[in-house]
Amino acid sequence: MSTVTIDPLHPPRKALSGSDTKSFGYATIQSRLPVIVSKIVDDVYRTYHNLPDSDPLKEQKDKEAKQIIEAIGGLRYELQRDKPFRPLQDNLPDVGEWNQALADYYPSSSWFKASWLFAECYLYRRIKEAFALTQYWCDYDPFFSQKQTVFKSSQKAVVAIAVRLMSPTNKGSERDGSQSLSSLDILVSQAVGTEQAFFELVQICLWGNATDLSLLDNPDLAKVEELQRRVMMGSSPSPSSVASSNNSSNINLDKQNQEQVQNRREDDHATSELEKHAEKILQNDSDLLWEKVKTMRNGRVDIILDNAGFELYVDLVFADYMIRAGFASKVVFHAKRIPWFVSDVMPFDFQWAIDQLHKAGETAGSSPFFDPIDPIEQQALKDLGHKWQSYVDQGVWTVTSHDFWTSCYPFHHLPFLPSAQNLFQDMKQSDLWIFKGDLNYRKLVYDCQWPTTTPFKETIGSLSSHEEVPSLVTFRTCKADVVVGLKAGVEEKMNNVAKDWMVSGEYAVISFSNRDSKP
Ligand SMILES: O=P(O)(O)OC[C@H]1O[C@](O)(CO)[C@@H](O)[C@@H]1O
Repeated sequence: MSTVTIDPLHPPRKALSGSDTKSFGYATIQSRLPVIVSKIVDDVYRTYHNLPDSDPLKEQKDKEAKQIIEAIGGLRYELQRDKPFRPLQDNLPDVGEWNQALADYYPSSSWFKASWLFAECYLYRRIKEAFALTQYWCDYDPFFSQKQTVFKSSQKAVVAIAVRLMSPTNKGSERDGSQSLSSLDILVSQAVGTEQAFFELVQICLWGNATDLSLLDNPDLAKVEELQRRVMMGSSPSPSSVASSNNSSNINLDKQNQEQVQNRREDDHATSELEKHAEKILQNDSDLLWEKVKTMRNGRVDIILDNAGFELYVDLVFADYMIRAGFASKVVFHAKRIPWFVSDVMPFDFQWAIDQLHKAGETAGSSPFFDPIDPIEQQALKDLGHKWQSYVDQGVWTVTSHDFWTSCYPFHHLPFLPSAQNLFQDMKQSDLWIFKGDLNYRKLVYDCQWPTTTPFKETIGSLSSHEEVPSLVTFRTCKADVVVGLKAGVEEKMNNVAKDWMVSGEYAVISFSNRDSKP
């Protein structure tokens, strides 16, 4: 195995950095990160003010909350005045590696001088330090309330997808007591349907990334709903594309015909929206991905997650499809060990999301989280929640977290970094790695100034050549000024279409690196 010098200071091309005042990194460090940090102060302040007087530890918690607020305020001051980085002072397991990287690569650097990637990762690790230095707030997620808000505002899309996936369109006959099959089950049982479902679910999974909090400075819930309406328009085929193949159940035919007409109308609209959406995918390797996936049987898929809430929900929809279609019999979800980039998934968020689906089904009329929904919608959410919980209980789905994902290191180093060896030894058993979102993309391509026409496989370094790295794909909506794999002329064309095409989240890439099937 070749050894690679581990040096985030010298990426293959000039690193993106806040030192370039025209860069998105500069704009992010200058104006967006201080807002994100300030909202943490607000959240902690609100939380400790709401602590009940009956809490026997209220005094200690109040004292520590003030300590956190002071530390976060100091962090914002350092950020805004480009103060030098300082070593971390907590005692988390990764503190040694972080401080070694600081000493080795950025001994006298600062927020606007270091690489954007290092500065931004260091910021979130410093946020964690402020909580880790306390006794009663050490496991507190200052972003959880925002994650909940955006997920709650996603209700329409969450429910619509559940109903379309789970609506029993083929009642088993009472006599043989067969279970009703959900439309997704029926869909994946038909080869064509599987391919059709694959391409549509890939798009749902891709666009679910558009609604992340680090981009939405103030989660404008109307904007979240609009973004998700677009995702919905790429939703999986409605029951009508399946119902027509079913024996008619005892539903009133008129009602069924009306539904089919309505679904077909929605389908046509969805298809045209889907086509419109597809044009916004500037590099689309989903065909190549399908060539790989369709050969998989009972394989293992690793999904390196991005945002909680709606994006996680559509990741689970995609993972469910991979299981039902028989392509995979195991999915490993990689979450973050600490609060990260505002809305990234932690293990708690993963189980919490599945639990909300149960609750929607268990509480008649309304659920503690979602607004009141009708019995059909409740049943669809409940069925989905039960199905997903059964995957977790059976070990078909496992969620894990490793410090590597919240380190400063780009992913080229995954096979070589000593502290990531246990992670890599496990992940190399996978048949397909799926990286979700913008930050994972930036770490895949080393967050540096590649020409946009550079082939994706060239930009991921060892991950496209290392013999033990499987095929991988990235589903990414563009939110940073590094994009690779584009055909000649696309960048120039996009510069005339929308000046902010690289960072708006409006455009996306699906980039695939195929590896020969493993021996
Ligand atoms: O949640 P995602 O898709 O990884 O997006 C996070 C991205 O948002 C930003 O914070 C701002 O674009 C980037 O720094 C980061 O890569």
